[in-house]
Amino acid sequence: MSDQPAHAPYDALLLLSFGGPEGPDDVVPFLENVTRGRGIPRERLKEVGLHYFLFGGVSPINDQNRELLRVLREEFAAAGLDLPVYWGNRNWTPYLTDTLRQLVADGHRRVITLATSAYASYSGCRQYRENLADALATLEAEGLPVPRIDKLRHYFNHPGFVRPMADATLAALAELPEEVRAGAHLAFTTHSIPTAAADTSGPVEDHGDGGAYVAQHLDVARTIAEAVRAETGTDRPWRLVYQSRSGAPHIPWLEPDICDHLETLHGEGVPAVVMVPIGFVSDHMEVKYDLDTEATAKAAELGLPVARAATVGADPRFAAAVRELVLERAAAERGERPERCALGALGPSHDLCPVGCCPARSPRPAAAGADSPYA
Ligand SMILES: CC1=C(CCC(=O)O)c2cc3nc(cc4[nH]c(cc5[nH]c(cc1n2)c(C)c5CCC(=O)O)c(CCC(=O)O)c4C)C(CCC(=O)O)=C3C
Ligand SMILES: [Fe+2]
Repeated sequence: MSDQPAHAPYDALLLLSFGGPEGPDDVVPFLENVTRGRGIPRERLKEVGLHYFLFGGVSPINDQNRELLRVLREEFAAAGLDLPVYWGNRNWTPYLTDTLRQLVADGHRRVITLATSAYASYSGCRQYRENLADALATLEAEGLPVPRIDKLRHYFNHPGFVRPMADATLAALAELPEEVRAGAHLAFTTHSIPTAAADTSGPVEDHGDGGAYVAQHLDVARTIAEAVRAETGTDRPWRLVYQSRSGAPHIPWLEPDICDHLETLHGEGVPAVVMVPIGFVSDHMEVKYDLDTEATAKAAELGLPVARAATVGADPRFAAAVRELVLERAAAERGERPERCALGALGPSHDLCPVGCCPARSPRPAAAGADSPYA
């Protein structure tokens, strides 16, 4: 036995998330944090504010993260790993910068990050890295130690992420009335983003035609559809569709929208649909409002039976996957060649986002990538 722990060189895990309001008074300041400098129409902001108010001003994302923290700590403890887990958000308390101040005060200097976003894209990856760089710049300006921060590879195709979603799809199918179940289609949904952002997502060689963002989602959708076929013996038609579009109407975003898709399927005589939110790690407001409220109301209006598959959330298989990913990356950082699990056709994603990966409209420093000023 070596005297180094299996997670060396890392001394802390950072759960990095989006953040969300915890009550009605938080909603407007939260939305201001999210949209600062993003050019989102006022009308859209009012509309999204209403989604939060409908749920008492409370985003589901915070409780989901508290639960994930709990299972991650249990998972590490059960594996005999003494790796402290911290939680910081980009847009609401506990803020990332405050968390990093605490983390360095506790003596940690080498951090591995789990972002609650599984796929490549500016919004789902580089923006998290930009916020890490901003937080590190603040610590540096305050004369505090600046920890070295890495980010886990994209885990969209890790079995610990995909298998719970495949099981959730089967469970949602079972919720449909029996007489429509056999003919049900699968609608895999993810966050729409501007087509220009999709086309430049991932490493430069993946750019064009939806980029890594669309390719990664299609790969997951195909893997789940295949798992469902293997389990049920029925080959179901499926499609990747989008939700939660924002931005100005004249800017093209990924389509079709889930609501339009439900209408199309209904028009074609499809008897039922299972909505599978593969783009969301847990029950975010996009799931609770855009799918469970809006799309479900649309389906009811059409008379189309729908069911929504559960998100991965704090599934123990996901917690185990995070442990594996941390140990995998730790081994790679020590110069070893660890085994890297991945389902589907794309293979394991890169450890380090290369230069030019998911570029911003106006370039800003980003940590935890090949272009990090804090390597
Ligand atoms: C790809 C993607 C993910 C998935 C990856 C990931 O999880 O990170 C994601 C997650 C989330 N997005 C969230 C909330 C919001 N996103 C907004 C705006 C935007 N999102 C975008 C993309 C994404 N967003 C984009 C291209 C915009 C337009 C503005 C811009 O270019 O920046 C706005 C402003 C209002 C609006 O325009 O809708 C809000 C309030 C929450 C919290 C939800 C909760 O409270 O449970 C979560 C998890
Ligand atoms: Fe968003």
